[in-house]
Amino acid sequence: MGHISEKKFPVNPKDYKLYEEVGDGVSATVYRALCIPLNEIVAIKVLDLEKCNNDLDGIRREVQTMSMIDHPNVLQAHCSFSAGHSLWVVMPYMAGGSCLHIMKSAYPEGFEEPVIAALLLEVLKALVYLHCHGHIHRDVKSGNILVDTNGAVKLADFGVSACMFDAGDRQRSRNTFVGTPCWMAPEVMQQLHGYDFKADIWSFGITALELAHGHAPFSKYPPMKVLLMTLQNAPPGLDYERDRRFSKSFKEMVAACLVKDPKKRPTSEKLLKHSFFKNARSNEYLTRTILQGLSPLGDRFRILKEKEAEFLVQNKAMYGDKEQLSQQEYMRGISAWNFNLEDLRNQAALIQDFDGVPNTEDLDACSKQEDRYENVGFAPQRLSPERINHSNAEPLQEDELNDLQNLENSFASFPIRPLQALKGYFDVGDDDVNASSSPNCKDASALNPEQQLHLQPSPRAEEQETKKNDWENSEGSCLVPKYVISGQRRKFYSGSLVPENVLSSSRKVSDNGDREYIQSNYQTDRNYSGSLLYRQKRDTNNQTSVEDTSEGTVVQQKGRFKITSTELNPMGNCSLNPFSGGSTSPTTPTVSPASVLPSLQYILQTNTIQREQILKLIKCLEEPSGHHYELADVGTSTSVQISPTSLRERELEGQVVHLQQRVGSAVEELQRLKMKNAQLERQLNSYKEGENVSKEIEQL
Ligand SMILES: Nc1ncnc2c1ncn2[C@@H]1O[C@H](COP(=O)(O)OP(=O)(O)OP(=O)(O)O)[C@@H](O)[C@H]1O
Repeated sequence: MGHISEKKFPVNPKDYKLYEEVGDGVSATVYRALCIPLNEIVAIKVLDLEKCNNDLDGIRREVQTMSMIDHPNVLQAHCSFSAGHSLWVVMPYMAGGSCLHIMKSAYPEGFEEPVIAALLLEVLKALVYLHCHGHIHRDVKSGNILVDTNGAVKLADFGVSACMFDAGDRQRSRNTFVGTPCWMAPEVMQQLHGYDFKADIWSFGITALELAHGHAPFSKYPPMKVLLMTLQNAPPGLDYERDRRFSKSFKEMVAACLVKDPKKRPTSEKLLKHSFFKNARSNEYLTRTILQGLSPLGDRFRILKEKEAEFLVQNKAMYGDKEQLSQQEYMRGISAWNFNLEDLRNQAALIQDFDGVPNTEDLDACSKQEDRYENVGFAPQRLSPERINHSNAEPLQEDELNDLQNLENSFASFPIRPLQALKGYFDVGDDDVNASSSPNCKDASALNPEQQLHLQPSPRAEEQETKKNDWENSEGSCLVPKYVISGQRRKFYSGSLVPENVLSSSRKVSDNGDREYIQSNYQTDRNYSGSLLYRQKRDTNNQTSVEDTSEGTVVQQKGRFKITSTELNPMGNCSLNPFSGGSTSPTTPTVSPASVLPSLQYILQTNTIQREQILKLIKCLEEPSGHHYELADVGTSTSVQISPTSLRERELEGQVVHLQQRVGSAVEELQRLKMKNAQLERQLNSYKEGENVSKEIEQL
């Protein structure tokens, strides 16, 4: 295989002597090695092809590309060849190791600004080169910034990771969502319109934060949470208080990179002109500072591995498996957290039935983010004590499900259309996309007061975004949303007679306060009828529903399927509408009896289902707490005999009363519909008779 190096590196494993391990990744181990014929120390990355789950030719092609790249700041491959089930990539040995490893060994709190500037300048030069040549690195992070004994800085891992873990179709066919979440740009997570080299600029900004703090933002969280936080939170950045030691210029540079809208991020070339890099020090400065006194790379790596093992043992009791996994992978500087999409799909499918489950955002994350929000003008929803208790008490599984739901919701505040990104991953249908995207800013007045509160424009956030790019105003158009929905949005499952707060708790509370899931009951019992939705819509002062689309209001949504109001009314624009007060006259010339039939049958069926639903709901209300609620007459007044012994009971009592009121109004509605139904049945019969008559006439 071709390579640019003047020396001819042999392509036979026998010509190399492997020494100690100096690094490892998700599917590769890197060794210091001797190239025997050339008597030269090299690094050999041994990729386990079975773990790679990819075709050899594909990897080879990418490695070849890697070997053809020729820039002092990009780590070039000398050559590569297969050996048994592995692929060996021979590279120059970077004795200083990666910046991640240097930090872990000697600078756990991060580097000083001059060091960061020197490192980042070199990385940026590599990016300018790569981007000019049409390449996206896709994995910029401190673990891939290598330093040699002379302080030379090279960006590593180019091409190979892009090929193996991030190659469009192949990625999809592998059914995994791979990357390094902490460094991953929001648009890469979304995968809506694909992504370009601006994704590297985001990762570059994250890397800057990593070098400044010793870790990337959100690095302690499991992948799902990282995705959620990246999409939902304000972009991370340097904090005015905590990061007082850093210059304004550094802060501005980071802020410029970490803009959610890729169009507003500077190009690498433009970034190179930023004042932050003006006085960056030389390679020699790096040798004097960060490499001074470091033990050999192999020893450092071994010690790190030992620490990692120790950490895992110590924290086993404290953290869940997920947390451990992310910590472990972060410590190892691993690029790829593999998401099992089948699992995610299953979770997503479950979530379709988790209407209104309260957000259980990580409190720690919330509190940590507060300072940042202060600075950027975002106002995160504060958790009520009740929600705090929930998040502490609930099992991890629900937390994750909430995360996934939050993830869906979080797309609402994203500049581009939400949820499309998850289409490929979570099997999200267009309907989900529409449902989630539509309320964004279409009609703020149609939202409830709480939502309206969160729909206030965030002038400080806007100001921040604008300020970030003062020096970089020639970039594309602004797509930053004017409104930021920071609160929890719910999917609109219309027509359900089950009150929202029953569904939202989705659990019953036993006398001792334990929560048990009764979600499955509700899953099967839920009513997705359209007619009541129509009423709900009408009741909101005839305002245009936030769910309105040109195709009709989405009134029923489950999984991939939706039913719009247009579909609910098979008559389409027909004037027959039992609830609108429009003409229902069978003599209307546009209405043929045959076309009315399905509509009427549908209404009939819906009413039956609704009646059953109410009965089940009443049962549910009676069962959970063991209290005897006397639902003497749900249609009129209700007497509740509860002796409140605890706060919780009182709270539940309030909920029950509320539920009963809703049941009461639902029953009223049912009565009303029954009457309508009877009326329609009469009409139906007359149509049928009419039809029979016309048939008889035809036969005659
Ligand atoms: N040429 C080299 N010289 C010295 N150390 C190296 C060299 N190449 C890689 N390493 C070390 O090995 C680690 C893993 O290498 P690399 O990132 O290429 O593997 P990977 O499997 O692609 O990992 P990742 O999960 O980051 O994609 C690096 O973080 C670095 O510490």
